[in-house]
Amino acid sequence: MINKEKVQAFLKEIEVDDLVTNLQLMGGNVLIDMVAHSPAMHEKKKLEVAMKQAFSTEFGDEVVLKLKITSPEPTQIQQSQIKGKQIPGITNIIAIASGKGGVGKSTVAANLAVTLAKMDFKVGLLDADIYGPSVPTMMDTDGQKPLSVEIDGKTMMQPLENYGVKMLSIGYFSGANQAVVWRGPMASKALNQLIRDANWGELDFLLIDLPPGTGDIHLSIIQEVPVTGAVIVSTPQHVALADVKRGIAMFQMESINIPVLGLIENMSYFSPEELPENKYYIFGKQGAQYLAVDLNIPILGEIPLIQSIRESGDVGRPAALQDGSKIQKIYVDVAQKMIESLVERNKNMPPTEAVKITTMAGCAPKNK
Ligand SMILES: Nc1ncnc2c1ncn2[C@@H]1O[C@H](COP(=O)(O)OP(=O)(O)OP(=O)(O)O)[C@@H](O)[C@H]1O
Repeated sequence: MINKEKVQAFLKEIEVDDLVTNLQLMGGNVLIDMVAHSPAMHEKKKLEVAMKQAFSTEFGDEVVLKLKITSPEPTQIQQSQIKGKQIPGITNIIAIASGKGGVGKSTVAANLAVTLAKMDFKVGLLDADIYGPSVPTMMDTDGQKPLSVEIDGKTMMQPLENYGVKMLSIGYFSGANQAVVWRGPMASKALNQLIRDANWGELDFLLIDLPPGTGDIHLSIIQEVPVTGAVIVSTPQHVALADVKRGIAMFQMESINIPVLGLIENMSYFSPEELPENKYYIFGKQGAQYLAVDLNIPILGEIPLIQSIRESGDVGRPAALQDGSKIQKIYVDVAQKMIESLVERNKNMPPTEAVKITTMAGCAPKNK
């Protein structure tokens, strides 16, 4: 039998309890008043759809949900607009984005993270790909759960750590199995918690593996997190390039204005294991690189399509960890170019903590 406690517990489980201002039960009717995260019409609509879906999945026909969703007060909006507010200890936040799914964005993020860690930077990796979190698998932390720690009287999440990289992913939490529709409106709130309520400690770089595409979720994430710069991943293929343009335009929107540090062309050519010098341009030659020149964006490197990259991703040990390998060398070059681009970007900024990395740019990886 439905009762108020059950509904309250469910609201907590789906992490909307703090949006609820009033909850009443009348027979089978559940009356809920809520405040949306943003006054935008589509945000309210999304919240409504997600709530209805969640309630019907949980309680079936047992209840009739009567929702009233209002806009936040201006003061509440200001509190959630925290763009630019530095996160103590985190020097550079880099968003890894792609215009399109499946281009290898998560693979690039994982390899870049381990490469930077080998170069002796302090690195964090946040898997914000709510549609298909892959960091747990790619970094061999599947099934693990971040612990809670008490820091200055506040309970915080302790990121997991592997290969010298600290990481958090929605995939580590049980809510990850909730319906995808549900995750949309909650995404930026949940991710904000993963960034701000976690004990990251001192980080030179926090890489954020964004979901593929350029939707509302991206906008809310990048508006709420003080991103230093974005790195775009694309294949050389024509269809992917149109999406890349959209992705870049998103970061360059006036209200967003996040510098694009450069473009990484993934799956640039295929090289068979037994003939590593042979290059087959199966997705077209240098398509992403021409686009980067056109758009006046630095090219950070081209990464071949190699079987061992896929295999090492699947077994949770990024290929760039293979000492002395071609792929490791490529990733070191990419990391150095990204740092150069970041240094260039920081020159145009007021002196901040971010400038510190100029002293470390170009250093070689260590054998760990
Ligand atoms: N350079 C590469 N060589 C071989 N396989 C690759 C390469 N880059 C990525 N892959 C493989 O392609 C698949 C998709 O990669 P990945 O999951 O990183 O893409 P994504 O862009 O993050 O996808 P999503 O749309 O899920 O976010 C994975 O199986 C990965 O191992």
